[in-house]
Amino acid sequence: MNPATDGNAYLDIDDLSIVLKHLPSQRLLRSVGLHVKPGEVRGLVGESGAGKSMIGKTIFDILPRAVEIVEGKVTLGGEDLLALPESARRRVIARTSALIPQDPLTALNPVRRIESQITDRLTKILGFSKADARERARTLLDEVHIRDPERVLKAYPHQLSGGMRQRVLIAAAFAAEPKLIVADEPTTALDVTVQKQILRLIAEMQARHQTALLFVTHDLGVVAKICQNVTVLYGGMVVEDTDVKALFANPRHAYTRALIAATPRYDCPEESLVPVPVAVIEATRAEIAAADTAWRAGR
Ligand SMILES: Nc1ncnc2c1ncn2[C@@H]1O[C@H](COP(=O)(O)OP(=O)(O)OP(=O)(O)O)[C@@H](O)[C@H]1O
Repeated sequence: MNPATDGNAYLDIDDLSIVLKHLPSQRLLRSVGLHVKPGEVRGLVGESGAGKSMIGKTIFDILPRAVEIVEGKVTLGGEDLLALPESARRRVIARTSALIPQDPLTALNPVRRIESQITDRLTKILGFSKADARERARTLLDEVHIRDPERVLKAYPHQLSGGMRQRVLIAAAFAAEPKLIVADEPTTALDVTVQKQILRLIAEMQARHQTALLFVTHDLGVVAKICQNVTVLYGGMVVEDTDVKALFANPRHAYTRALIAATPRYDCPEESLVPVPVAVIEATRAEIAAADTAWRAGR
C-alpha cells in the first residue's frame, strides 16, 4: 500500500527505498509513501525495527553511513530535498523542520545553559538579536507551562527533571516556528504521569502553531489520543494509511487488526490481549517478499 502524492502536503515522501550499502538487495524501507499536511497530526506506528527512525533520519538528512537511498523523493514545502546539494538541503531542513527527540537528557548539551540551547536556532537560523531571542525563549517557556522561566533559562540540563527537560525541548522545537515537527517517541523515557502531561502539551502546542506534526510511536493508544491520520509500518513497508477513526473501526490490513488486538485499552483494562498471531506475521512477510521480488525485477 503506497499512498499517492498529496498536492496539499507539507512533507511528501514518495516511493522511498533504502538499502544496506553492503547488501544492496536488502531493503530497510520498501517504497514508502508518507504525507503530512500543514496542521495535520499524523501517527507513524510500527514495532521495533519497522523503520520509523529510518524515515525520521531521512527527513533530517542524518542517515547512518551504512545505508543509502536507492529510490524515491522527499519534498519539504515543495523543495525536492534529494535534488539539492548537501548545504542547501541542510539549510531547508533547519529553516522548516524540528525534532522532539525520544530522550531529553541526551538531546541537551550537558555543559550549556538552557537559554543558549533555545536561542541558538533563533539567532543562527532566523537572525534574531540576542535580546529578541531571549524574549522569545521566555515566551516559549511560558507557553510550555514552565512557571519560573528565569531560573530555567539559567539552569543546566542536569538541574531539571525529565519532564521539565522535555518541556524545554518542546519549546526549542517550536522556537523558530517550523512548518514540520517530528516527535520521535517523545514520551518513552518519561514516567507514566509525566507522559500524559507531555502528550497534552505537544497537542496543545501543535494546535496553537498549526504545525504539521509527524508523531512516531509504537503505541496505538497514543495515536488514538492525538493523531488525525496514521501510517502503519511493518518491515519497512507501509501496510496501512488511513484516518484514526477508520483505523480502529475498519482496519484494512490483517497486521493492523492484530496490532489493535494486541494494544491495551485504557477503557477496558480487564480485556485480555491477543499477541500478533504467527500466521499474520508470516502472511505479511510473504507480502513483503513478493513486493521485493517485483521491485528487483523492475530494476
Ligand atoms: N545504523 C544502521 N545500520 C544498518 N542498519 C540499521 C541501522 N540502524 C537501523 N538499521 C536497521 O534498519 C531497520 C529499521 O530500523 P529503525 O531504527 O528505523 O526501526 P524503528 O522502527 O525506528 O525501531 P525502534 O522503535 O526500535 O527505534 C532495522 O532492520 C534496523 O536493524
